[in-house]
Amino acid sequence: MTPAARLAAAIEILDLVIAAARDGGAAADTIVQRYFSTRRYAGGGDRRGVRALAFAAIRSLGERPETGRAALIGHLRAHEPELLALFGSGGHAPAALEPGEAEAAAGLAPAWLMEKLGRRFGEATEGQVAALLERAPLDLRVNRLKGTREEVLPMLEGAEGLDLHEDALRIESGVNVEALAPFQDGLVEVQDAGSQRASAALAVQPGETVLDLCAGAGGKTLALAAAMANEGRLVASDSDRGRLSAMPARLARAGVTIVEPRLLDGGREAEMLADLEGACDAVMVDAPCSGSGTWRRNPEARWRLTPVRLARLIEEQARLLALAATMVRPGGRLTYVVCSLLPEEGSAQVAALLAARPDFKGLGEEVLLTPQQHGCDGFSITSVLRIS
Ligand SMILES: C[S@@+](CC[C@H](N)C(=O)[O-])C[C@H]1O[C@@H](n2cnc3c(N)ncnc32)[C@H](O)[C@@H]1O
Repeated sequence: MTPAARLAAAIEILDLVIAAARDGGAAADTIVQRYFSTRRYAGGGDRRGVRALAFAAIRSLGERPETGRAALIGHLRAHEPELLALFGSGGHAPAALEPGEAEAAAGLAPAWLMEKLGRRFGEATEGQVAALLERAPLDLRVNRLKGTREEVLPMLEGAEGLDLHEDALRIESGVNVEALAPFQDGLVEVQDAGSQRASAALAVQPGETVLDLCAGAGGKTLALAAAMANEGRLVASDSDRGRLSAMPARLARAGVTIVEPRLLDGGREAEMLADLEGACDAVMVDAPCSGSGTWRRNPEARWRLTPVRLARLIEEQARLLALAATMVRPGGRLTYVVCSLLPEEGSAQVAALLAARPDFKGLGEEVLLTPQQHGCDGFSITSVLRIS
């Protein structure tokens, strides 16, 4: 592909990303993969170049643009103006620029989200959001059931241990982890260091009865099982069949045998978890959220969120948190986690629980992790204790 043809391809991809963000469609990464799966003429360099261009545009524009063309023009104007000369250069180039043509404005995030984040971060907001839009590093968790970080570090070139958690290490991004022997042998899993820290907040012990209510494909479940030394009972539930079905292969690779995956019907969760009511030593609620802490990986997610979508998520989080509290035994713990930095999705939810359930008390303050301060995804982590 010529450089001009790459611009045209980036515009087509941006159009698809904008439509998907508006209509609740696929993630940008998936869109890029699908786009190239039907364009075999594009070589590896073309694919990487177009992807980088499209993602750079997504990162540099705060509000969801009207069109892919306006998005790319706005991005290039701010960051690579010399490429604008390729518009209208013939062949597969984008059409020539029109006088006064629409172009998207550079920015960090939609104004309504900047306002909410401003309530959390005050004068530090711009720096915090800018860090949320950088490229994410590649973190691994050492599976303590099979080895220690000291044993694994020499097996991975350039890997370094991280302070956030004793099992966390970082390797060069872009490495195909699944091809590495330590991954195939179940010695390491891909997991952001912040997510590892969130799993550790529940402080599970071997032999306990634990519920991971929103377990997804088992990222935190695996970390919990390792911390339990694969002893006890760990029920991993989720309402998404697709996500849950990815878990057994991961459990097998990690040598984890204590996990009971359980598919829940939305709305019938309490009934389907009745056997655990008041019986769990520890409950993890890794609630569905806006994902505002993971914009490094999915920068288009900030174009996807609307006040109505956020309100629905907040309602569902409150419902799941209240349900989870009914599963905790007197003396047991609950950790509520969201990969979001919006206050209403985090500590405000736990404050509401504590107001409604005087038999619970807070276990310390909310722990807030941010890319700027901790070098990991953004997380809000709050733990509570059932006192009676
Ligand atoms: C943040 S993700 C969980 C990620 C996972 N814990 C991990 O560490 O990889 C939130 C999960 O909540 C699940 N979820 C949404 N509604 C639910 C419900 N009513 N009951 C249980 N899980 C639900 C979603 O399917 C999603 O997998």
